[in-house]
Amino acid sequence: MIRIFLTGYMGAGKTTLGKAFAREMNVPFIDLDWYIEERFHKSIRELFTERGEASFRELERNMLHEVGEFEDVVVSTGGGTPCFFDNMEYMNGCGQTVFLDVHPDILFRRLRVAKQQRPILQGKTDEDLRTFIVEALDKREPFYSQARYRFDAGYLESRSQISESVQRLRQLLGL
Ligand SMILES: Nc1ncnc2c1ncn2[C@@H]1O[C@H](COP(=O)(O)OP(=O)(O)O)[C@@H](O)[C@H]1O
Ligand SMILES: O=C(O)C1=C[C@@H](OP(=O)(O)O)[C@@H](O)[C@H](O)C1
Ligand SMILES: [Mg+2]
Repeated sequence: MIRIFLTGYMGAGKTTLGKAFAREMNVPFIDLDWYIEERFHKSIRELFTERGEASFRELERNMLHEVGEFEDVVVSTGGGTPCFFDNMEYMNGCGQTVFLDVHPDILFRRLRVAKQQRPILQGKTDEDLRTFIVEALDKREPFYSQARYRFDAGYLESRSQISESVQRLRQLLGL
């Protein structure tokens, strides 16, 4: 039985790598954000605005517990998932956890062009964004570092880099 949770900051590649990895392993892929959006018929952005972050984190935990019961699954969590409640402990208890570790410069480059969908990054200038990423990583590192495995996900910019990363992740997990 394969149950893998990919964790890491926004833009680390959880969705991109998770999807490709699940395809390679021939198991279903679940992106926790997409799962929540489907369940509530709302975008993550709308849920944040309408309910506020605290309430979003509660439903995120509930949905994590739901997908954590699935057998044979690759789950891409949201960037904040490991940092609330006992979510990290929960994931470590029921599956393999991987921290996608990516240098802040690379995260900045990726998120600059992909910040619209991410409520936490709304309205930030480039300078604000850079500082915000560095500070957030600092705060979140104690949670991310509880993952069983650490994986360098700095190479996801092309199809060939993605498939090379998939193979590297496979090796890391011994699969
Ligand atoms: N099809 C793709 N081709 C090349 N690069 C991509 C592709 N998809 C995503 N990326 C890169 O990977 C980054 C990580 O995105 P994403 O997987 O959404 O991260 P996360 O789910 O961790 O927030 C993107 O911002 C982009 O730079
Ligand atoms: O880092 C965070 O707190 C968040 C990350 C997002 O997921 P991605 O990491 O997939 O962008 C999404 O869950 C929400 O916008 C909050
Ligand atoms: Mg994602």
